[in-house]
Amino acid sequence: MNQVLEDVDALIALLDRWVERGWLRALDRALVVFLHREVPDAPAPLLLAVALASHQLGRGHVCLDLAATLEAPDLALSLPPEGDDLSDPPPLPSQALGGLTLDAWREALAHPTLVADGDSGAPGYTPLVSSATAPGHQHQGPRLYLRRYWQYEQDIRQQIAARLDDGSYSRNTANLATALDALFPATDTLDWQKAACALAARSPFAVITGGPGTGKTTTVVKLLALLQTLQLGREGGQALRIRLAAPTGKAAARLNESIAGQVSGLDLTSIAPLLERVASEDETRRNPTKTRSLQDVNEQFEEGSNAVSSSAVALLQKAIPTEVTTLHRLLGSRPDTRHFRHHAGNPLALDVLVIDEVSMVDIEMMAAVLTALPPRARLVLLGDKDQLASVEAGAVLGDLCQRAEGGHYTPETADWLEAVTGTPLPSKYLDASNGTHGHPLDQAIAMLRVSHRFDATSGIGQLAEAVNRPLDASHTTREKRRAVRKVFEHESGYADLAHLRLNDAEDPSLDRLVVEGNPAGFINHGQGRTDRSGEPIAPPIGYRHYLEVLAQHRPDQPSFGEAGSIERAPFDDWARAVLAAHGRFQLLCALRRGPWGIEGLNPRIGRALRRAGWLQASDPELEQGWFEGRPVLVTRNDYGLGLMNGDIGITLALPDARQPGRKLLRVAFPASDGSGQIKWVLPSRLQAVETVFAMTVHKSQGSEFIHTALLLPDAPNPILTRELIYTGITRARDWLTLVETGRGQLLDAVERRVMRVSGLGTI
Ligand SMILES: Nc1ncnc2c1ncn2[C@@H]1O[C@H](COP(=O)(O)OP(=O)(O)OP(=O)(O)O)[C@@H](O)[C@H]1O
Repeated sequence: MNQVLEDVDALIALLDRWVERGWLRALDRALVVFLHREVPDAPAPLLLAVALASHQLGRGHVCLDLAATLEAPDLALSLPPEGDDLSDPPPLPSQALGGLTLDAWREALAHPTLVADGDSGAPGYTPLVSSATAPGHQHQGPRLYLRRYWQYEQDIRQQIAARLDDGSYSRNTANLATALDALFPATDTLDWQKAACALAARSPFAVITGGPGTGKTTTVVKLLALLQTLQLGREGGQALRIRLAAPTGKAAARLNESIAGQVSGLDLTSIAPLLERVASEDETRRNPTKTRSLQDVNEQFEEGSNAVSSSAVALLQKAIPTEVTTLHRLLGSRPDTRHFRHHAGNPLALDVLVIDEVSMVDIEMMAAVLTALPPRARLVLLGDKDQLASVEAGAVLGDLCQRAEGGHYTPETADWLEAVTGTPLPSKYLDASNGTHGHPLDQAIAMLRVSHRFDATSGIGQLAEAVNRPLDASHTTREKRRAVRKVFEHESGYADLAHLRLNDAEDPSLDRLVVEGNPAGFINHGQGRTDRSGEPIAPPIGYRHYLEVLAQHRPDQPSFGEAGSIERAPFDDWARAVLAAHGRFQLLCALRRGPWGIEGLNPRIGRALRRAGWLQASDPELEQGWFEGRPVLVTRNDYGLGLMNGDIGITLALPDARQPGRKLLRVAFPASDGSGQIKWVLPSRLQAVETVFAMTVHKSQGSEFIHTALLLPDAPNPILTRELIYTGITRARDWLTLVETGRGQLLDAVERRVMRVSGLGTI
């Protein structure tokens, strides 16, 4: 066996060299040194596993998969993608682990002081837990966890399993069917939105997944109307306490807007009479001698007391909330601690919790939410399972939805769905025998499969679909590449899609794109398009647009209030207009470093805008200073200022009330409560912000831009994956410009998948 596996000092010396090269975090090494000091007899193979398990957390994995690590040891460290060209490189993990078998490694992990057996409940307080089972999960091999993360996984698994087991939620099928018919138009084939609504009404835990514009929000609004109807119709039925939440301020604001639109547009007139009908049926059940047939009730409504109906509509409308909060606010985060005000001992006061954009929720947050949820509360998760997973460890939505594509409904679920929706489930989504194939979790998951935003004429939709299509026997890598290429070679071209190829890093067409928006890259310069309802779609634009609004809408005469302060309203209006204009275009990129990362692109775009006359800022200011027009992205929650990770603000110059003629820079943020208010913040108070002319795709999750430009770097990089490309493409609402440099990385990237290791499998 090699020395590193026999001698802890030699191992720590190797970890030092890995840390020096940036292959391992100092934190991972420190944990090993600490455990070695506390438990001197811990063998080197165990401590090496600890270093690697800790390192995986920084890379999004919840645990270390031992067998996978022995198979491809060098993937366990953050090795530079194009090799380490410095001299005297340290031994690679493949050398450090050389000669170690899986059995020998597991034997070394059987150290009761440090590692508990998770499969027998992880007794004791060991810092580490091992586990070898994960029912139904693709990673079933032995895994090593830091205890905290094993506990998160257990909490999530137990809370979901308890809800899936809860038989008390079985509903009156007749009322459910009537309510569904009132909310959804009749169809001959299964309407997945109706099925999703039904499945989510049946189970106290439900997941509704689907790509952009597949109707997740539409479905959940109808679900809330349905749940409230059934609840309010009961005797003494108090409205359900419903809360809506999203992982970031930006995602919360977006859901806020779309849910408010959906609620006001929802026709409740056909479901509202059900309020009374449910009440009447309940009464009939309690008091059979006072029978009133359903027909009587129907007749009463047909005769139509409009007054009853309209008050029922108003009651229902009021009972569907539109305010969306962030998960941190919902749980009551406290400064300087990872603990929340709400937990199992102080649960949230709610009956239904809906969380949107769940792909961004990491395992720690999901465990916190589930433990703070009262046992009887419903949880509905919404999100796109194919998007990038959370920045922090875990891929909860992806894990839960591993089998969503295939449905895997049991015959019992299929019969029930047919009874309540009136249409049969296509047989390919049905698992033949009850219990053996369709897991309880599968029965609580619905995948929406039709985009109502992008149709066959949309290049954005076609590209997203081609990129996202899973590889299998009938769809090989070659076919996938061909399908992606075909979108760009479509004979008449797609009106909403442009492809910009840069010759080199200096190519001025990138500057033209960010300033003007590349209208020349689109058919007919983007003129003359209309949306599905015939409304004109404005041509694509670049950053010039918001800077133009900034210059043209600046309040010309600052009016000073009585107390010597500036009257805010005109400035708030101005900030709102600039922020709205800014949200119309965004350049996204994959990397942080290098000329094609945000660090290179941000000053470059600043200079391009200055050359075009839209910014006045010196080079040092563009690199790291403040200037009017600077758009900034908040990168860490700041509860003192009420700003959330992902919030975007624009720097504006305000007149100084005390010294007329002098200007003060302030950053305008939209208030995160969706009230439309503007929050003005002193630049010096912003501790964690970065310029956001270019934004990483990771940070763009939960946002949507009317024109999105997605720039891919010129060299291969493991960060370029199918999930990243899909997430970037689907940020575009009306226009997408795909920017490639060099020989182009798109086709290679769509073959690569993010694999996250966890034990959270089928429940
Ligand atoms: N069944 C339907 N028929 C026609 N239009 C629909 C249907 N369902 C949804 N839409 C429309 O499609 C658009 C997208 O719907 P919705 O916002 O509910 O989708 P989503 O999945 O929540 O989207 P996002 O990607 O923004 O999360 C909306 O304009 C909505 O009105």
